[in-house]
Amino acid sequence: MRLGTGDRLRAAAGAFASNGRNPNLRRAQLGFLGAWTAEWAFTVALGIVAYNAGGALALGLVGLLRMVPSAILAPLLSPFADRGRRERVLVVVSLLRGLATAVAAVVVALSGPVFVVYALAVLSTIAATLFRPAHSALLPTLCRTGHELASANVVRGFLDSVATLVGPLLAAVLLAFTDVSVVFAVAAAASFWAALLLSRVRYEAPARSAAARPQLVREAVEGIRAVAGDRDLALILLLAAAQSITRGALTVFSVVVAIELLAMGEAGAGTLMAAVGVGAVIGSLSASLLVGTGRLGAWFAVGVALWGLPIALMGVFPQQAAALLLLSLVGVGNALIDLAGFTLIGRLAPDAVMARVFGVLESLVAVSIGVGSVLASALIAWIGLAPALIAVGLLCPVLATAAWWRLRRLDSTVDAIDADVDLLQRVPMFRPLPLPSIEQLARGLEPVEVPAGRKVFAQGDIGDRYYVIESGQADVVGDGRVVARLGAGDGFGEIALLRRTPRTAGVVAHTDLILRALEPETFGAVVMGYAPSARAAQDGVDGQLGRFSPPGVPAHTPPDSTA
Ligand SMILES: Nc1ncnc2c1ncn2[C@@H]1O[C@@H]2COP(=O)(O)O[C@H]2[C@H]1O
Repeated sequence: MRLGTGDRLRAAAGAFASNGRNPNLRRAQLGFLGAWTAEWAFTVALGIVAYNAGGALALGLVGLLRMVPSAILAPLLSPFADRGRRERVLVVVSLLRGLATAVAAVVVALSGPVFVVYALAVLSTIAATLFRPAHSALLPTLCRTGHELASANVVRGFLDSVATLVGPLLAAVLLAFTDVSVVFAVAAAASFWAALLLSRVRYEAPARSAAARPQLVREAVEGIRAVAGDRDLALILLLAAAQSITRGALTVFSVVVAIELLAMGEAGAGTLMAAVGVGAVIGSLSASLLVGTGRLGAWFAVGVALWGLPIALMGVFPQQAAALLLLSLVGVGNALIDLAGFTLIGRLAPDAVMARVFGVLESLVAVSIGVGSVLASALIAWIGLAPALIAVGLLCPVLATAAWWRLRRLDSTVDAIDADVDLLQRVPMFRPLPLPSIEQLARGLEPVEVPAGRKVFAQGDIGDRYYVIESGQADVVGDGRVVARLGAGDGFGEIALLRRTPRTAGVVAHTDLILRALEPETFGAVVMGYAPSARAAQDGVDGQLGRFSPPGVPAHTPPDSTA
């Protein structure tokens, strides 16, 4: 379906409105804004402390000190966020960061030892490492449809860009009037605010197993296996790594290009990176126009290509205006990746390992950024600046082109799952399910065709599947009479599975039927594993048995049958 511009704008506004209306998404998103504004303000303040204590060298070392724990600990700690409730991990993380930052404020205010501030920074970074993976894995649980998840990622991408601009700006304003300790104090307050908001996220979580004894390494390996075992997920992470290598390289390029190629002076490096920031804000607003199009794989490829192509072109056209324009395109690419990448991973990774998969991504990104900056320095020394820009800049577009067809195929898979999710959502007991659970059902659907007049099953048969009607009509026949006629979007066959009785009625095709069938294990685990859908299922069964129940089947659900 093609959308007109007016429809697109309405859909884009709808993305923000729907996040605002859903109280859980609103809290989760504002929590992200608080945490990320705190992170940026903290980074600026820490940079100043380090620079004052030991110059550029200390600045670099502190950067490294913060990057290394992220790379190592993200996959190792993310299993925590796959157990139990993910928002609790976010609350603990935000409290820890708030506390570490508040103590740093006091230490700086009292002119305490600088290494204590560094230690607090490392502690805070270790906690922060868990924030994005846990948040990325929380969002799908708060959504009901793929469209809602895409909207949530658009909004989060936008808030991410806003925090990247507002955090440092806030720090700059505070520094102009007060001192570093106040910046730390404000960053601490933003972290505590995030903790407060996230502690108020309330929803019924799908059942997740919590191992009696934590086995972090083994659980972390399961996250890596989930990526390695799914070629689409692996491809997306590989492209994200390429983008991060380019991002790392850009931190070096921005300085050298500003000073040597464009003669903009040291401040020029800031101006160039600000162009990326402006592009990212504009890009994330425009990305909201894409929410309804369902071509996330294609947009992901475009986003990845846009991360590199403008950098290569900067090597060909070394002019200031061109560079600013080109770098703003990099920001647009970044917004596309935020929308498409996070949504696709959220839809491909199984819920049970979702935070760990995002943890693997976090670590890959951290390592790749490091590799990228070293690579850029080495290439500049080896082949010169312009050729280095072209070489690094071509990495992303070349990989994105190579991946194009596979990503397009992924789009048709996601489209098919969307259609199945739509069908399943017409059945009342599936309606409350969060996106990852209903997708699990959608993936288990098998097509079954029954010609008009033929039985799907007979009364008294053993129940072996649950069915949803995709098209056609069916009669429910109990003790020889038609007790109900079902049509597209209706489901049947749940009573035998949920009550463990023989089929309470027969079902006959009134017209040619196209059905989608579910195995009892998948059906039972998903529907009964989530309290609101289990309740809806029991209510539905009670209602049907109230209208017709064969002898020997109690008309009401025994109170302990959901246990
Ligand atoms: N009164 C009714 N109205 C609609 N559907 C029914 C009614 N009674 C039974 N069914 C459906 O017919 C199915 C027959 O197999 P089950 O008993 O497994 O599950 C039953 C319900 O899904």
